[in-house]
Amino acid sequence: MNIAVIGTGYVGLVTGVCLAETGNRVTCIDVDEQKVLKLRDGISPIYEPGLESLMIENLSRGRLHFTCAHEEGFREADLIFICVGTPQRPDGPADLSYIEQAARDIGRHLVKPAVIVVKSTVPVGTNEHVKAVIAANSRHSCQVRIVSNPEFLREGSAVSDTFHGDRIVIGTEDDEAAELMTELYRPFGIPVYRTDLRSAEMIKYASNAFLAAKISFINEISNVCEKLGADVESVAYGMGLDQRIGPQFLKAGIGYGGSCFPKDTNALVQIAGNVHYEFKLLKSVIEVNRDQQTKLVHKALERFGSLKGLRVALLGLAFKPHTDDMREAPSIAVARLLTELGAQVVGYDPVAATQAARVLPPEVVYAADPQQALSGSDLAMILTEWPQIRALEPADFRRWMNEPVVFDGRNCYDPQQMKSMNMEYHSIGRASVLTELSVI
Ligand SMILES: NC(=O)c1ccc[n+]([C@@H]2O[C@H](COP(=O)([O-])OP(=O)(O)OC[C@H]3O[C@@H](n4cnc5c(N)ncnc54)[C@H](O)[C@@H]3O)[C@@H](O)[C@H]2O)c1
Ligand SMILES: O=c1ccn([C@@H]2O[C@H](COP(=O)(O)OP(=O)(O)O[C@H]3O[C@H](CO)[C@@H](O)[C@H](O)[C@H]3O)[C@@H](O)[C@H]2O)c(=O)[nH]1
Repeated sequence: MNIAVIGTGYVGLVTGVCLAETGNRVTCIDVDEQKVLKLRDGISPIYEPGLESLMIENLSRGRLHFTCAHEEGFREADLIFICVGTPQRPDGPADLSYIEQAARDIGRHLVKPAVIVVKSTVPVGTNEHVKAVIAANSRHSCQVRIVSNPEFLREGSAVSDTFHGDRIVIGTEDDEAAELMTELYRPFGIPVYRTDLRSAEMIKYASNAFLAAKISFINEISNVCEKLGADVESVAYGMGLDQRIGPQFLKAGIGYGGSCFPKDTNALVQIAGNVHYEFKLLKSVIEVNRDQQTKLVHKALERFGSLKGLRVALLGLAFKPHTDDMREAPSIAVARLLTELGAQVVGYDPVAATQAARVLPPEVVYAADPQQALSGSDLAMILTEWPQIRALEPADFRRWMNEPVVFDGRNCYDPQQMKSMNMEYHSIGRASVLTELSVI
């Protein structure tokens, strides 16, 4: 099939590349000229395992093209994917200005009938609005069918998630469009679930809100565990054995960040509020997460009394491993608070340091490796569980730091092992006296 993809961010680029890989002819369109030039040269503007090599392969096969010209992308397109951003507006709801613009672009430049597929995460009712905006701006009155096809990929494993996802959701009232989508996704071998437009839009928000709720729930449990001497890792494991609960998204830590959970939970509170429904549970999920992000700083304050003049090593800055995305990373709140409290902050991240320097306070300095970050530090905070950080031996902290005081926001170490090595180790909700986790 001939496909156009509007937006070459995490979702657009991964979608475009993967659809080219399954044999389609794909043209990716972006308004950012610099990005398009890089992409044409086979350089991925984002760090995403496996993406760049797949992109280069499909560029050289001639199945993948990049352009800034919408009309060029739409000329032959059977399907047009909208993958532009829907960031959070300062007052909470999703900013739909990029969606509106993409719809106007389609209206102005479409010269043949096409199926419009909205992959961006959008509030319920937006797909219908997109169709109306296209029609209002249409120069050639082409027939347009509309499909909501929410995206469920995770950053850091986006390519693998696209090929091995749990489900593909298609929301449309149009049978022909549904058939075309089913055909397009057949090579992926992933179950396709068809529903109506509005339900598909809601599935995306409900899924992200539910996963965020699981995280805030286990973080609340970890806070109670700390007070009672129970071990949250053991509790999460025991809970996860119940198939109705499942083991995933029960990892206690310093809360969720990223480009999706924070904005989508806020947007859903707003979407419900617009129809006069107060989503109390979700409001609490958001509040718990906000408090959890700076939990390590409060633990350190309790331990040291004051952090003024202390050198703090932040290990891991991206919101999760295997990405350089800094959007809503907990490291932002942590670094801001530490700087306000007069600490000297030194950050290390295997790939996100350049992005981090754009959003962290200007006082933060950056280390090339964990040793440089830890050398001469008074305390360390583990914020992202990168393999390079997990690989540090307890003895490394002892060797390089002034005093080995470690605040672990991702529970990377065994508290007993740390204790046996005379390390001062503060975890999230782990008990200091533990029996090994095991199913007997
Ligand atoms: N990032 C993720 O992991 C993820 C996963 C699932 C769903 N989503 C959703 O997918 C959507 C896109 O997210 P993202 O992270 O890929 O966004 P992004 O901000 O990384 O990329 C958006 C791209 O669209 C381009 N763009 C904007 N308006 C345009 C226009 N009119 N024509 C052409 N290009 C245009 C921008 O220049 C940018 O390159 C959002 O709604 C998001 O919530 C994101
Ligand atoms: O048990 C867990 C799992 C995750 N996290 C944190 O939650 C955040 C989000 O992680 P993850 O979901 O793996 O990454 P995202 O790339 O943000 O993916 C989410 O957001 C995407 C955008 O909507 C969706 O497509 C995905 O399905 C959804 O998992 C990160 O800060 C993680 O550290 C935890 O604290 N504990």
